[in-house]
Amino acid sequence: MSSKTYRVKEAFYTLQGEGAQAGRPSVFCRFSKCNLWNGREDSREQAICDFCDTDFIGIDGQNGGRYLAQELTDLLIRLWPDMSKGQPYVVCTGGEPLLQLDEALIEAMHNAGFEVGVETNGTLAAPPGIDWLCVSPKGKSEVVVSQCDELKLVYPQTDAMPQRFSAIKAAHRYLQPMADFRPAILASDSHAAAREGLSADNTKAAVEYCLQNPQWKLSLQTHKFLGID
Ligand SMILES: C[S@@+](CC[C@H](N)C(=O)[O-])C[C@H]1O[C@@H](n2cnc3c(N)ncnc32)[C@H](O)[C@@H]1O
Ligand SMILES: Nc1nc2[nH]cc(C(=O)O)c2c(=O)[nH]1
Ligand code: SF4
Ligand SMILES: [Mg+2]
Repeated sequence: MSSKTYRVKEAFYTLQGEGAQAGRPSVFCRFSKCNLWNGREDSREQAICDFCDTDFIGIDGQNGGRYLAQELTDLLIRLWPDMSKGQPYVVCTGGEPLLQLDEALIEAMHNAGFEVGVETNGTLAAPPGIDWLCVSPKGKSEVVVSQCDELKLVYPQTDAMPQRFSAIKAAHRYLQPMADFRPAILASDSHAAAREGLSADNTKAAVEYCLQNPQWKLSLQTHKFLGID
């Protein structure tokens, strides 16, 4: 057995809020670190991805820590209510999960009975075995993944407009309105769609784009409307 450890910011059970699997009970495994931003507010402006809505630094969140593949899988099993009910589903996210997720961990998750979903920025090669791959391109970064289950583009992004990704093969193409992410603005705006940063302007623009380009569908971050993790 490998002694490789995985650094996990947090792990929790909730409903997938976004994309084609929205509404599906899911264990989220949020890996630490990203290759497109160091996660510090003071360097957001210089980051390749500058609109991230997530804290992925360190291992100090709910159920966070350093885990061996089997230890992490055991944690995910504990978070699923009953492995005999439904099709257990884990969403590997982050940070950027493909900095850490490898075949050995996917195999451990599969052996436990999980279907494995991944949310990635698409800049790193994906290991084999992933059951549901969601690619979400960021700014000027180069997407190396050429095929996925869903392309979920945050909209609008000046350097990553939908036309740029027409060559990527995807069963589903979604635009997801960019939510605000700046802590100061979220704190000062009593609306900011119940403080989750949901943007009426970006939603309206995404709706318009989908209506005029019907190969694209709208993805809303439903967990933010619901006030769940
Ligand atoms: C935090 S990212 C982590 C996974 C991976 N690094 C990625 O970017 O896809 C999870 C999802 O949230 C989306 N996301 C991040 N910030 C957002 C924002 N401000 N508004 C809307 N969606 C956002 C990402 O595009 C991605 O689909
Ligand atoms: N409920 C819920 N759905 C999600 N879909 C993608 C998320 C992510 O942060 O990767 C996310 C998240 O953080 N919560
Ligand atoms: S690539 Fe994903 S995790 Fe990294 S900064 Fe962007 S949205 Fe956040
Ligand atoms: Mg999220």
